[in-house]
Amino acid sequence: MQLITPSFHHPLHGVEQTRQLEHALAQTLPAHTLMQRAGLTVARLALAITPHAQRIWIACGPGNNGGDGLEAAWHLQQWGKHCVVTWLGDAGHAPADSAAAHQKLTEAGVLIQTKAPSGHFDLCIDALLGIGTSPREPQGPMADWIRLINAQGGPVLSVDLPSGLHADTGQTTRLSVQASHTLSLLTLKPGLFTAQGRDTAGAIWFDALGAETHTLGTVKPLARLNARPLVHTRQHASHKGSYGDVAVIGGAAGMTGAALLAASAALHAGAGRVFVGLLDDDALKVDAQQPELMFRSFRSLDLSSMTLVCGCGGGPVIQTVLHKVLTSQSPVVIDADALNEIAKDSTLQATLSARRGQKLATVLTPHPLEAARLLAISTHQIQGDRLAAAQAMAQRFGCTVVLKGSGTVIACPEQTPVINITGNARLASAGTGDVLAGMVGAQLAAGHTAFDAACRAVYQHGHLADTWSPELALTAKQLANGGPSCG
Ligand SMILES: NC(=O)C1=CN([C@@H]2O[C@H](COP(=O)(O)OP(=O)(O)OC[C@H]3O[C@@H](n4cnc5c(N)ncnc54)[C@H](O)[C@@H]3O)[C@@H](O)[C@H]2O)[C@H](O)CC1
Ligand SMILES: [K+]
Repeated sequence: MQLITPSFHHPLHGVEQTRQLEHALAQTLPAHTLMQRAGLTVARLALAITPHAQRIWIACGPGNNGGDGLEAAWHLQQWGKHCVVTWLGDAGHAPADSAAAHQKLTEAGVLIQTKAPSGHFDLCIDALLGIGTSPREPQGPMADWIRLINAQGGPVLSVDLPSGLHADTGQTTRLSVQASHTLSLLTLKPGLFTAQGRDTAGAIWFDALGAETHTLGTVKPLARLNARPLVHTRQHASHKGSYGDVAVIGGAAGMTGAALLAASAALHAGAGRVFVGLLDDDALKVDAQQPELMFRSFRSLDLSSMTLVCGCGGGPVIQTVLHKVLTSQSPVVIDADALNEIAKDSTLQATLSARRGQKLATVLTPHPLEAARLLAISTHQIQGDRLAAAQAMAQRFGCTVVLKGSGTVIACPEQTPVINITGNARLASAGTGDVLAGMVGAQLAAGHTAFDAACRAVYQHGHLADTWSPELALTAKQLANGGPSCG
């Protein structure tokens, strides 16, 4: 069993792949073994997170998730805990593993109730729904028990998934369990890490139930977790040209700040030189706070020799430069207003897609609303399946897509998509998206592929927010500068 941190590219398997693996593994083991292992590991984690808990409610659903709960109750009871077990199943119709667990618990003399319990519990174990959850809203006792678990206010350990959370998409039913800990079994599910998943699951733990890494590797995952990138030590004999040039193109009248944030971020993320091509002719010629930035008119920029970050604070006028940007042979990051203009213009969309045939690095960085415009669907549909939406955009435009939001998804044709778990809601403020675009630009300029550049920058952007001092406000400017300590 392990606590999940963003340190390893863990594979993430959806419902279908998890069932395939479960089936393959169960065939190599005596009957009920997997559920017995599941119950034991749940009981062990319960003990680890609440060592002094005496009164434990184990709320069990009608399927095998409930069976895991019954198995866990058996161990906790053996270890001297006062277990209150409630079950929504029916011994005559329960799945075989659950029926066996029910029988074992009954034989051990544990009362299995069908009514909601009363009183306070030191720990609730949520074994109501796992990967078999359907999108229908829980009703009757299931709904009552979910409300009661959430009202306890103490630790809640969810078995496999918080009940009501969809394993593949991270969508929840309106009523779902709010866990403080979730122990994912056999596989890690993508829904734990994106959309509602991160807010619902609490700390995420994983137990492979004895499946070897190579067994998990036999079924292609739906996604992987983003992991801390390797940082290369700079060679002594390097110079600014070794780290590439970035040009930020944006900053229409009244929106200079967005372009400056992206430029500043590119600079602090290690680009060799950073140019700013502002679209406002009356704009700054120098930024006295950041004299490293070089201001040029868009027309005078040599687009062929630098990485282009296009769209930050671009306004509708960005449309006038997009053809030139998209037909350049340089790596390109497309953000904000540039994405909105492309969404409106099928000719620009074709120009964007043509870059793939020329093997040119292109990264799109939409938030869900921009993504919805690009795919001409609703934001609700984008958020309903973020992995699928990011992949659809990547496929449609032939490039790397960074779909921002909780559990940012990075997708690219022919690559397993990646979900990032660094970052937090402190990033939900103006300008942080511009900073990310600049950071991706710096990684591209350093020579990384579009996909790697996106993964590295997204990780680092979130990591900065995670390590931010709690006493300090997180502003986009400081984020661009690399953190509070960097001024
Ligand atoms: N995958 C594994 O290797 C292992 C999984 N285990 C556990 O088993 C569950 C999956 O069990 P399954 O029986 O397939 O599904 P569930 O228990 O999650 O739910 C099915 C059950 O619930 C009813 N139901 C579904 N949605 C709703 C709803 N919205 N409202 C009310 N009721 C609903 C449905 O009708 C069924 O009756 C997995 O997650 C693991 O916890 C193994 O024990 C170990 C190996
Ligand atoms: K559960």
